[in-house]
Amino acid sequence: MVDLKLLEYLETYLTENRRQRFDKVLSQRTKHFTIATEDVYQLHNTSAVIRSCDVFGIQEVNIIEETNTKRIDREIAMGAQKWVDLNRYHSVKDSIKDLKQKGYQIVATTPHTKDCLLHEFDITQKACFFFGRETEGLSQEVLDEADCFLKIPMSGFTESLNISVSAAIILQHVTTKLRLSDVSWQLSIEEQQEKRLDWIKKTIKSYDEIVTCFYKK
Ligand SMILES: C[S@@+](CC[C@H](N)C(=O)[O-])C[C@H]1O[C@@H](n2cnc3c(N)ncnc32)[C@H](O)[C@@H]1O
Repeated sequence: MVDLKLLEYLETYLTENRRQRFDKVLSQRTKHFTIATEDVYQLHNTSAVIRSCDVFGIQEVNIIEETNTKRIDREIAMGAQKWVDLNRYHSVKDSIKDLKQKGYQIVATTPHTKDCLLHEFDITQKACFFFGRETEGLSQEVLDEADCFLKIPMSGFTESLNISVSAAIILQHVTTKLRLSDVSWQLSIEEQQEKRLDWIKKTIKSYDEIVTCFYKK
């Protein structure tokens, strides 16, 4: 639980602009949807996906690195990884088990199977959108475990979209629909307070000294 007195004290170190920005962004954050990338090997793709998650208000990003353990490209994510929570998994099995336990349906995004086209997607249930590798797409393991397959309709000669482009299209569509719906999608007050503290920690340079001072008072 967040110490609200400490939070209030730390807020005095923020500019009014920054405080208002935190309020605005937090009010748009959601855990109703999350995404998972499976062994994406081009760092700029993972980074661009993280950036889109921040932009569209997705608080949690799941990165599965069963065969790929490269670091996220900080420049391309434009620092977005600072504002979203990254959960890392070394196995597909663990990630799916964990996400299902958290109540997410597993949605395999794929250019092939049209179980469900993007405009028909039911946004009322919690969902984790899985995105696959640049060449192979999602593994058979994810496809076998998926609750549904989601496709962005395409009408050109090319057989698929780039992963980060598909993530942006899907997230823009589902989050817009979600915000217009009656679904309760925002972070709880406690989750917002925790995130606020985390963001303040990442923003204020001498955070540790300030906190020590606060508790000595
Ligand atoms: C470049 S594509 C992979 C293409 C791969 N040859 C395949 O068979 O899936 C990378 C990822 O972007 C997503 N993707 C690409 N086009 C899509 C579409 N039309 N609908 C849904 N997801 C798509 C999927 O997650 C896919 O695994």
